[in-house]
Amino acid sequence: MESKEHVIDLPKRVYIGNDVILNVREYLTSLNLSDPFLIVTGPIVRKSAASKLLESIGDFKHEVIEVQSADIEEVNRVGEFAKQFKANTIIGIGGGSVIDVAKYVAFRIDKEFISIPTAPSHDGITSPFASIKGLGKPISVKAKGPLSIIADIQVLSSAPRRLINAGVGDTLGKFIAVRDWKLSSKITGEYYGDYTASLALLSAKHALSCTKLLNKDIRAGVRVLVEALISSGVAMGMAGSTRPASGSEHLFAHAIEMLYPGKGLHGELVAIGTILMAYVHGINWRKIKRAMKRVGLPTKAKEIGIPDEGVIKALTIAHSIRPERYTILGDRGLSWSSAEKIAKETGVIS
Ligand SMILES: NC(=O)C1=CN([C@@H]2O[C@H](COP(=O)(O)OP(=O)(O)OC[C@H]3O[C@@H](n4cnc5c(N)ncnc54)[C@H](OP(=O)(O)O)[C@@H]3O)[C@@H](O)[C@H]2O)C=CC1
Ligand SMILES: O=C(CO)COP(=O)(O)O
Ligand SMILES: [Zn+2]
Repeated sequence: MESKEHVIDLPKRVYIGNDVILNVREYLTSLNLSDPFLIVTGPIVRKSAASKLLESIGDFKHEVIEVQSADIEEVNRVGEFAKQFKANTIIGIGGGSVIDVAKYVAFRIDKEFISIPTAPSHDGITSPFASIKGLGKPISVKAKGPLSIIADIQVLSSAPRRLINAGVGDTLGKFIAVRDWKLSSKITGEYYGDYTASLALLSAKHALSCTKLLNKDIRAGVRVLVEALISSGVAMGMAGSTRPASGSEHLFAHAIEMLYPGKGLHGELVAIGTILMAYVHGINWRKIKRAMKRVGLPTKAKEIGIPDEGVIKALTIAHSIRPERYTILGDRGLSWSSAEKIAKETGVIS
């Protein structure tokens, strides 16, 4: 029988360390990339990290474009600009939204993509997927994986603590995602990649240990966190889907994003989803909650402006967001009363 081709997208080179952003010109040259470069960034990052990048790029032909959010209108605008400018390479420098727009534009116009994260807030740093609003569903779609990642620890550790914590939250979610995947393989017969799942699980373990380190030594903690985020992205690249990194905890986060757009960072919502789904899976949710409190991640929905009823509603609709991906929520999802019980017992609502 002919086996279907499986393509694994992995970055060619990862540059990680203090002040690596100052060497970008040298890295681009060694990757055999030629100008023009289109630098995609956001309004805050443009004034800080992106200006360091521009110093390094020097006289390479380039243009800078700012994006406000990760939606399809922004993708179209940046894509048009990239075509007119005849960009050879797209460089995304910023948080998750900017990186997603840059990698999705690179995918659509088939150009190389370089990922320069300025906040360790999400595992889209490495993944060949992008979350773009306006494509119908709040879940990620196929995009261009980065040829290279340039992770400047000095830049990443000076990101606001809330963004750093969000990265811990996104990564803790893998404790659930891999369990949902394994469960699905037993119930639906879906392929389960042991190695890929182990890699995602390892990221979650590192995120857990990093909750102690971050309070003692921010740079050392961020370094561990960034490595965990990168490996989780590698797991997605190997699986060819976000399966190892996104299960029922992400479905809860997506449901909240749909009901309350703009409330809470992605990683904060995933972290709360992780407490709830750890309870449903029967694993030690208290340990996860303690770790979240240690770094200052919100553990109650009210802390990020979500009413108690909103949490219950999100729990009851989460299963319907991606029905093709089986999770502990099953095909029917949670009833209102069981959702309320779970949210109350875990202290997510009062
Ligand atoms: N593709 C994938 O596989 C994944 C994608 N995601 C997606 O990523 C997004 C979440 O990313 P997240 O980073 O949490 O949030 P956003 O990118 O939406 O926002 C981050 C904010 O922090 C600012 N910022 C970034 N770096 C710094 C810094 N060093 N100092 C000060 N401010 C900074 C940004 O500034 P500015 O205004 O300049 O942009 C922006 O305002 C979601 O859309 C989520 O769906 C999440 C996980 C995986
Ligand atoms: O956020 C992600 C992984 O952390 C991507 O997940 P989704 O595929 O559910 O959007
Ligand atoms: Zn995520």
